[in-house]
Amino acid sequence: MTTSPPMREIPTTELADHTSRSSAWMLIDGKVHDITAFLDDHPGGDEILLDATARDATQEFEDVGHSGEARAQLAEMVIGVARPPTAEEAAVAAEKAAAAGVRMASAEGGG
Ligand code: HEM
Repeated sequence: MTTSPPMREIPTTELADHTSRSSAWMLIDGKVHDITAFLDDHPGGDEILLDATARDATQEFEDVGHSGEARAQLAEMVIGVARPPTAEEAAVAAEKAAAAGVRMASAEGGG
């Protein structure tokens, strides 16, 4: 019998920190995948992948009708299972988003 190490539980709020070429995570089927190294190899292009980070991309992945090979590739990129954030994690994420909003507003000369 084989044993695999328990998968890391990743709060969904962490997805927001991994939406760029330097670190891209994708949530599909309740699992979080590190797709950073795969961006350049995706037959459908990298933009479509980056656009689908930070949210549940299950439906988009299924809608394309990806092959078994695509699914096998996906399985190799799993880094953990998604879980809802704790109240504290949600509060920290909300604060960060608000701060980013303020920065954006001042960059636009508004506020
Ligand atoms: C990490 C997740 C993904 C993997 C491993 C993956 C893998 C692949 C592979 C291997 C193909 C070639 C056709 C096939 O074998 O099915 C493909 C095609 C494609 N994928 Fe993905 N894909 C992923 C996520 C996505 C997502 C989230 C979208 C859309 C939002 C997407 C859109 C497409 C499109 C539009 C094509 C067709 C490209 C063409 O034939 O012109 N893929 N993908």
